[in-house]
Amino acid sequence: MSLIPKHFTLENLTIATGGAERLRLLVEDLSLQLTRGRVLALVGASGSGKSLSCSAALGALPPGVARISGRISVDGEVLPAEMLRGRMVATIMQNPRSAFNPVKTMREHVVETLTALGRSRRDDEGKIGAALSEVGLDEPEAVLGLYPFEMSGGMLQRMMIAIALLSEAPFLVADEPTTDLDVVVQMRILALLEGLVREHDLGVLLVTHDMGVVARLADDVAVLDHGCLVETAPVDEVFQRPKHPVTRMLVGAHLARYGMELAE
Ligand SMILES: Nc1ncnc2c1ncn2[C@@H]1O[C@H](COP(=O)(O)OP(=O)(O)OP(=O)(O)O)[C@@H](O)[C@H]1O
Repeated sequence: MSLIPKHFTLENLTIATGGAERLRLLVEDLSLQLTRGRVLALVGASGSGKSLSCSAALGALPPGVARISGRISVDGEVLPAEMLRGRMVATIMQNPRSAFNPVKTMREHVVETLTALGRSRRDDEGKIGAALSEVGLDEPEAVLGLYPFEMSGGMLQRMMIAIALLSEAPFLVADEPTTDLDVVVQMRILALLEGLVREHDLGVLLVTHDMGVVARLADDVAVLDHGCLVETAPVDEVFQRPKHPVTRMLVGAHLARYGMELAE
């Protein structure tokens, strides 16, 4: 693998549940590539397999679900699951409140993450303050002493992003990162993510239901339907010439909100 990884690739990934007797394919033959500095939005109806694809990219599928084929590689080198989460791919999730342990301070969460990555807090002390400032959490020392219940949803999402930055992973999986936030905070978090992608040259897999978020952040779009990839295209093309019925439905519903129609 090159010193500065460029591409993170899922190839022919099939995820199933139910064991040999009652096998049910949940994601079928999915291939996606993340590129540093670009945002790939993964969209599709509820239950189409977006979150499972993210979990697979993080090497952490839920119990009862297994990857039955496919490979995950960085610049062509296949990586074991334990090399993915945190080291190669950081994550921010939908509900920031449920992502934090209610009886631990922010500092304890940071230390836990750094320890899991085999890093020493002493070496990283300066980086911790810098990461918090970078995500707009001023007075890092005070914030690090807070418990989750003392923070707003927006602050917790910023904290989750700061922890993702601290991991120094080149790729980021963001599963509905703004869904649980109010509209003003959503806009601020989107602006923050946009800046961080540029600043840190992150390759991002962004799961969202919101085509407004796609229009704002994504460079490319992948559309899932019942676990299958049905369309991949640059974002402009998806909005101007959506091909698959699911893509047309998603774009059409978005345009209808703004009183516009899909071109035939
Ligand atoms: N742990 C699990 N065991 C069995 N089936 C599961 C499990 N997790 C998810 N599934 C099934 O896999 C399919 C894809 O689920 P997934 O959560 O990836 O969809 P999604 O596109 O992220 O949906 P949403 O937009 O609602 O979050 C669904 O049919 C779901 O019921």
